[in-house]
Amino acid sequence: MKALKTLNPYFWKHRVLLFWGFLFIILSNFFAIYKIQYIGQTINIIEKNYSTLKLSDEAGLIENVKNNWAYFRIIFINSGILIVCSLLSGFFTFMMRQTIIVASRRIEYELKNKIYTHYQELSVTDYKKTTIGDLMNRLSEDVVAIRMYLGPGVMYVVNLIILLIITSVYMFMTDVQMTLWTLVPLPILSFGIYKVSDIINKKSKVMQKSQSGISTFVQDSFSGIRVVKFFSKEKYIEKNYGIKVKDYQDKALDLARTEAYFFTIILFVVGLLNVAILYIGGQKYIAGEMSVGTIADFFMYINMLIFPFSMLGWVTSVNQRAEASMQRVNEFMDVRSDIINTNSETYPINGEIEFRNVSYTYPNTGIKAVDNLSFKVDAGKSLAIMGKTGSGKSTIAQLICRLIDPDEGEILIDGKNLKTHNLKLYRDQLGYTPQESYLFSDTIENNIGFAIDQPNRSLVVEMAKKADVHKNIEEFKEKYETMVGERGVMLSGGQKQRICIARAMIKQPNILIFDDCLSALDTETEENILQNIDKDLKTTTSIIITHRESSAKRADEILYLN
Ligand SMILES: Nc1ncnc2c1ncn2[C@@H]1O[C@H](COP(=O)(O)OP(=O)(O)OP(=O)(O)O)[C@@H](O)[C@H]1O
Repeated sequence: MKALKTLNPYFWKHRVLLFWGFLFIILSNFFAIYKIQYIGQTINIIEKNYSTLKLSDEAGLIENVKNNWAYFRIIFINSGILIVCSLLSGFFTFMMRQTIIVASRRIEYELKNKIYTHYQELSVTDYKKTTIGDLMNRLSEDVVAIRMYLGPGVMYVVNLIILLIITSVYMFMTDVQMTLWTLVPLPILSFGIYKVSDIINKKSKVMQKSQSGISTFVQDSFSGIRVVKFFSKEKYIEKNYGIKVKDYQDKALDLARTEAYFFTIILFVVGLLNVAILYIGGQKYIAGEMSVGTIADFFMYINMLIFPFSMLGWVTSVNQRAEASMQRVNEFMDVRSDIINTNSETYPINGEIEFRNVSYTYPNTGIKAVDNLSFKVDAGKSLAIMGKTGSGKSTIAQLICRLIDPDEGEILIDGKNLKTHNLKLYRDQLGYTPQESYLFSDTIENNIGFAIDQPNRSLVVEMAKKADVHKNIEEFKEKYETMVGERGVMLSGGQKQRICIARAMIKQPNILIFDDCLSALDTETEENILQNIDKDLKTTTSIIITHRESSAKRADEILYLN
């Protein structure tokens, strides 16, 4: 349980809530157990009274009952105690959940935020080391597994310990031999439940994997629905879907079969214990060593212990899962981003860019995308980068944005190594339109305004006009409020590219990078955009990555890559 120690500071932070929770556990158990002795006592009184009444004649019996006020009084008081104790026990159980489970939910919230903040700090290269599914799992499944340890895990263990202590005291005070006989099988019950829970956990994981396989398949086939229809592959997709669903059904049934053992084991042990109490208690009753009430007490004590002991087995398996999940989360939290900002000063960025013998090799593939490259662009000037596919153009754009750092050589911005610049300040001055246009599932207005903190409609419209997409947007029914992406309108490649250009332009940056973002446009539209932003380009350092001679020619200089 080494990894779970990471959670100690969280426990400490919520210590007040947890303290109350533990106190409520003690109180709820105390009242639940305290009442039991009154049940036994009441049974004994009833039994005694009944046996004395049996001796009287028929007429005297009614008279006897009528006059037996002491008998009724005690039954009445005991019933009152039972009701009050049950209410108090229920109330404190409610409070126990309100404190411990609430604390666990709060810790879950803090943990999720911490993991998410860490995601944001990672560099692009760090993201490449893992899959999106894996990242999502850490935020969802792993955190849920950890919460199960924080909430129910802790609650049931503390509950059992306290219950066991209080119950054992009462049981030992009542009858030592019977206590030993009834308590011994309970750890065996825990072990049985632990084994079954462990198998259930493993099978659930297999089932979840099969389920996420279906989700990925469905998502993939719907995203590529045009391709599916074009190639008339509906039947093929349907068949593969059927195979996946059948696999899921088999796994789900397998899990259901194992889950059935859970309560079977509990009921079997309950049955065994009841027989033991009945046998030993019966013998003692015959020998006159034990009353009927005491036997009834034992039935209740044992029934109270069954559930927490079963939960102990379940909790052990839950904690093992939480430990594995915590390990995965910790491994991820230990990853330190290689892009670190060490500067917090505020100063102007003019936009002079210089590459000095820069090389970059992608660590995951070992491909040397940039090899000993040197060039310089003065502030306010433009550079077009051309070259065959895979020659490293986009890599240069990423290097300028400091999404990745060079392995060799240095990048100077205004004569100062990019690594020593204030990254936040630098990126605020940067307008970047990536090769792959990515839009969020949001309105067109929000997508364009995304780059700045307080966008307003007139600025958004101005940028859309510059990017030559305003007319298209006006044609949509909801204009700038039109949703794009999965649940919105499907935009053409060229429309997407132009919205991305507007998004980059809205920052009114000092350095502008267009990574092949005019490729989906016809030459007329391309020309329009370049003319619209001509004034901006005069004061902005611009890097235009392109395959078109016509675009490149507008730049002050052209860099050809092999
Ligand atoms: N994330 C990555 N991980 C590993 N290798 C990469 C990665 N991105 C690019 N590469 C490799 O680096 C080389 C340069 O890629 P880059 O995208 O910079 O080329 P490009 O000149 O922009 O190509 P294109 O004109 O086709 O867009 C290619 O061989 C590519 O396979």
